[in-house]
Amino acid sequence: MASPSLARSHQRSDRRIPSSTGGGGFSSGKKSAAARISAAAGPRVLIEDDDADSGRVRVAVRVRPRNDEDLYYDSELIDCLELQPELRRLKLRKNNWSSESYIFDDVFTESASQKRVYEAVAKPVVETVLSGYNGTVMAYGQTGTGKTYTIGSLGNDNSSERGIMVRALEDVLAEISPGLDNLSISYLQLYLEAIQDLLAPDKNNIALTKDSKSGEVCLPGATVVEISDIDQFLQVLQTGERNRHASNTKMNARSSRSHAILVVHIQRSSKGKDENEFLSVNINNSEEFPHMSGFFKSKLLIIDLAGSERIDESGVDGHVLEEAIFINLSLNSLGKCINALAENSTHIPTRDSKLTRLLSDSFGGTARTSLIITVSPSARHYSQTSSTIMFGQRAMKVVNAVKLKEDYDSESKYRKLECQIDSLTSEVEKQQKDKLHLERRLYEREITLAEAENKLVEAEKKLAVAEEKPAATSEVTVAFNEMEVIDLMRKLEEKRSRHANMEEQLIEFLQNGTWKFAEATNMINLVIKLENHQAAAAVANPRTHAMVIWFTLIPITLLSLYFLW
Ligand SMILES: Nc1ncnc2c1ncn2[C@@H]1O[C@H](COP(=O)(O)OP(=O)(O)OP(=O)(O)O)[C@@H](O)[C@H]1O
Repeated sequence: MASPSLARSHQRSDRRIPSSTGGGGFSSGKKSAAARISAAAGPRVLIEDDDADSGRVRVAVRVRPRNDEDLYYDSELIDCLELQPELRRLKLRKNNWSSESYIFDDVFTESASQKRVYEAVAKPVVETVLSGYNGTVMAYGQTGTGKTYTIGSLGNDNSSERGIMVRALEDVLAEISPGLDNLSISYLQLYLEAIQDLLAPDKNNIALTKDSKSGEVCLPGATVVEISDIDQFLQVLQTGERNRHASNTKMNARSSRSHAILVVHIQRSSKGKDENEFLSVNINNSEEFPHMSGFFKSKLLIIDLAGSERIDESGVDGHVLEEAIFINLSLNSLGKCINALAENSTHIPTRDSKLTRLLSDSFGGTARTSLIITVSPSARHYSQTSSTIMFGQRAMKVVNAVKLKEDYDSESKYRKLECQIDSLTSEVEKQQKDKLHLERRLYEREITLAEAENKLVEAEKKLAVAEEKPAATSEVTVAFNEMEVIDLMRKLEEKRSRHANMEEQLIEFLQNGTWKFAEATNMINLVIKLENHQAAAAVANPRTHAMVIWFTLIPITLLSLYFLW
């Protein structure tokens, strides 16, 4: 039961609020700031709750309703308890002039419902167990004060009577994903210092071992039953209840003679997340979500302790007396461990009993623990009620080093990591291919750009040259003119053949002595046109000019000859 957080637990202050009337009670430890405020400020009590989320053991107190005996024997006595649930305060009255006040995490009156008790005491633990932590919910108190009612009531006739075990399983079943997650239970009793299997009574001395790696307490021989719905769980629980040792004592018609231990095993995978999403969460946030990197297992212990009893009061003898002695011994050793933890002792006597070995993770270990202490309102039981309250007060000082349980299914985690590596490798290869392709395209673009730049430079040079030289001498103009010249030459050739015809006609005319004036007019117009072309060609190209002159001379010469002749 050595706790890494013992230093913190040692610094915790006593939650006892000194009564204005003085008195003794649990006197070790320092007064808290809250206690000082409450003493000075009258009825308003500030509850020290700075460590609400720490690993401190949470303790609630519940008062059982008066039973027939209480009403019969105590009719003349005033109650020994005064409850102020809104202040989470309980006053223990020793007599008319002396009382002591104690602060708890919750104070439940006789009328508190099972639902309310579950929600305040057990539900927060169940929720943390579903998130991957180990948790313990336990009831401690005098015999006949309502531990079994609070923890183990099946509520067969009235579901509102269901106790913490059934409600916790209802919540777990509602939260887990069938097929993906796994829920199983073991149900045992610690009877006369032997651990017996309530689901297989033949197994009557189950070994209690400790995992060498995690330090976690294990019961490897216990029957494990998979649970799929609440009706099945109720049946299993009923089977277990039938096998539990109970006796009729003066204090309780059906007094539990053993500590009952329900072990709820939860195995969850990635909280029902989509696999890919889960992997990415795992890659990116492995520190933030360590419990999400595979399957995780967590464990919830729900314990209904046998009741502490004064042998003289319970009036037991024979075998039942022997049972009572064993019960008291184990509860005493639990009390000693709690005291040692609360006082930051270097030695925690865990090995004194099987109960303290079994609870070594719940007090001073890594589990989140919630304790409900049950008390009787009757003044006849003042001394037992007082000792129960002291036990609860000391337990409140114990701070566990609550730790996320990372009991992964290593094989599945390994497979998932391999998948991640494969997927990352193929992603890297794809990115390398894409990179090569992009580099090639970039290279081609660079070449094209260089070529375009060269062309542009040349074009700019040509433009500069063209701007400097006259248009007629520029190459572009020359090319244009050459085409024009060819066209003109073709036209001149046509004219030449027509002139040849004309020559023939002229000769014929001259020979025939016939003068055709119209033909002559045509001839003159043609000469004028040719002269115009000659002028244009002369401007365009000297070569053209020469040719034009040459072809012009023929008709002019012919005309001249004609007129001269
Ligand atoms: N809060 C309650 N409301 C109604 N009935 C209660 C309540 N607490 C206890 N009882 C009744 O008181 C009787 C004794 O309760 P129970 O058997 O749960 O006590 P116990 O602490 O488990 O005793 P033991 O240690 O001897 O087993 C039962 O009949 C139970 O139904």
